[in-house]
Amino acid sequence: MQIRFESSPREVLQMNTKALRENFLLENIFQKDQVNFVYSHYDRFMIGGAIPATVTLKLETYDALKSRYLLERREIGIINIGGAGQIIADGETFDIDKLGCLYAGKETGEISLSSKNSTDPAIFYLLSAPAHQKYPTRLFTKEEATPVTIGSVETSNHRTIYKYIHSDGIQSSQLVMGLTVLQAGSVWNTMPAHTHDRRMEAYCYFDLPANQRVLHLMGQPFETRHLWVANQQAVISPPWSVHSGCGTSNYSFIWGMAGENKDYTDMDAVLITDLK
Ligand SMILES: O=C[C@H](O)[C@@H](O)CC(=O)C(=O)O
Ligand SMILES: [Zn+2]
Repeated sequence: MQIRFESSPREVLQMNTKALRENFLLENIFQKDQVNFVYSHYDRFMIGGAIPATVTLKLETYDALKSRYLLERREIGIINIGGAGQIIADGETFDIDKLGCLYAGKETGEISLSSKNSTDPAIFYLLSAPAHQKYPTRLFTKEEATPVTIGSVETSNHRTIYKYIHSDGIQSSQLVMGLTVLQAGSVWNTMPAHTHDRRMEAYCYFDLPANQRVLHLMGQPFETRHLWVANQQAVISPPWSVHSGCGTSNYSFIWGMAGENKDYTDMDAVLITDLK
């Protein structure tokens, strides 16, 4: 498992493109028949991917965690961005279609991931945070995630937000997770932008054509930087950073957070005219 340390705003000021990408972009978490995690020191968040194409994949612990099993002291949220899949959590079987989300709480022992069809495998995006309390394992379809449509065609940010794990949805210790789908013709996410110094965040872009890219904005609002991001790549957003993007086409992305609270609306808005 790759470990990513934290960077301060002062360090980020000095970074060139390569350093920004090495610290904040996750280019290769989705690999056929593998589970891959990156461990971020921001809120000890683990960001991973798993594609069980021809084999069933089990979630295992890592030496860096010094735990007997992955969720001994952690919780996990799993969203499927691929074909029909199945998750077995401590003997309970969950069918999980595209954009379905399974939450598994602290002390869930065995989790295995598989696909219904190896030619159209499930693609599981995984987010895990430390947990100090057990919450029940729960599945949400995207319809259960109370979709809310915001933005407009005029400002190229017309999009639907699905909230799965948060204070008014699936209960968790600290994990917050959901996804946003941009309507055709809309390209801007999270504009107007915001920060929430109380929570770090990770974005995973998907349903972006292979020959298109998202220009992801990061940094303090008055000192922004950018990352060019391809389909099925993820970005780590420090708590002090904006996280917003503009695509060369429309796309979707999964957002996930950990930190002080699970209140999705706890955001410090940034005026568009204040961005530098
Ligand atoms: O803290 C919340 C996250 O940044 C996202 O939910 C924002 C988002 O999906 C959007 O505006 O499109
Ligand atoms: Zn945010």
